[in-house]
Amino acid sequence: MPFKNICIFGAGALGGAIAAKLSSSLGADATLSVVARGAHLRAIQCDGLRLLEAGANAPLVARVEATDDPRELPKQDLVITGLKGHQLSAAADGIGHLLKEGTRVLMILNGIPWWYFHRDQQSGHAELQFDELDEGGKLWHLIGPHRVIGCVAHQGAEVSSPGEVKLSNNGHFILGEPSGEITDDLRDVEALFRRADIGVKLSSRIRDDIWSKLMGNASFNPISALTRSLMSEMMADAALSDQIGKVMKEVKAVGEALGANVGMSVEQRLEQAQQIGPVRTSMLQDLLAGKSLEITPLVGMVVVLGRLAAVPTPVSETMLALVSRLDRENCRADM
Ligand SMILES: NC(=O)C1=CN([C@@H]2O[C@H](COP(=O)(O)OP(=O)(O)OC[C@H]3O[C@@H](n4cnc5c(N)ncnc54)[C@H](OP(=O)(O)O)[C@@H]3O)[C@@H](O)[C@H]2O)C=CC1
Ligand SMILES: CC(C)(CO)C(=O)C(=O)O
Repeated sequence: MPFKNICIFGAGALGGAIAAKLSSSLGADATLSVVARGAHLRAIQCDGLRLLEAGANAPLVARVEATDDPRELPKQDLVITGLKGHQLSAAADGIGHLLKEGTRVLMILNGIPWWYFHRDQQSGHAELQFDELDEGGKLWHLIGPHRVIGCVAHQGAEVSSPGEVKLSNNGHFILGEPSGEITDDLRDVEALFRRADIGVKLSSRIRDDIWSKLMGNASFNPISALTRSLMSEMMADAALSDQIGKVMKEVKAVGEALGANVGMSVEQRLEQAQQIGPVRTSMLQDLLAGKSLEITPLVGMVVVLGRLAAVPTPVSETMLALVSRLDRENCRADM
């Protein structure tokens, strides 16, 4: 059944971009709402959600129903989360309020998601859960991995000012069921995105896409935060891109040891990164905004899963120690 009531929970950079685009394409029989907070929420409520697409001069302005209290909203057919991985557990109760039988939850996430091993037939670890990603199993129990549609974002975006999101490229989102099936729900989301001019691809092996993307995020994101560098600055620095390549090699080895087919070589992934240009990674954006960093799904889990698969990850361990320290200092500076 096509989705009629849609809520974007965490309408930040990517969630905000999707909300703005969907709002201009949904029919009169559909509803769209967003859950946001703070100054960003107030700006959306007063002036609308503004989206500046790559290369556009004028923003698309979307008037959307916005709240910080999901209990004010009705049950939804589709919830799209745009939260960072480390913000999900705290939002689990709120997301839970929006769910009814059959609600699907599309989770835009970098790194290893909490549901990774649900219906996984590649690794020999089906249904394994990690407290590091899902404290006390809250997400598993309140949302349930059976509702999840996996999503890998090849789209750069930033909240440029309260109420405003800026896209850095014309990217796309890869969507896949944990089971690998190409279901009617997946096709319905694909149609929804296409109508809204959002780039989309379907995958029957979403874990492969997760690992290919993670080769970049486990390396670019912590190094960009540690050195306060743009993507283009890191790629132009031979010593940094050498370290990036070493992390990529570890990530690929861990993914493959867990049964993923990480099609891309380190050289190809580095080449892809060259094309991204003068972009601040999402981790650097958070560092500069004094927010806590999304470390566990992107860096910590490479180390954890490396141990599970008996693959050494010494460079990722160093990244983890350094960026965790940076995060603690950054949060302390905010107090
Ligand atoms: N930005 C990018 O270019 C890319 C991001 N990604 C990945 O996509 C995911 C989303 O990232 P991104 O779009 O950058 O995230 P953002 O940080 O821009 O957006 C998250 C939003 O959710 C809000 N939020 C957090 N918790 C709650 C809550 N309980 N109630 C209401 N609002 C809440 C945050 O508010 P607050 O700011 O107050 O915390 C923020 O506005 C991440 O996993 C990221 O790694 C992937 C590819 C590129
Ligand atoms: C590195 C980048 C920009 C690639 O899209 C990204 O995924 C992020 O900022 O988290």
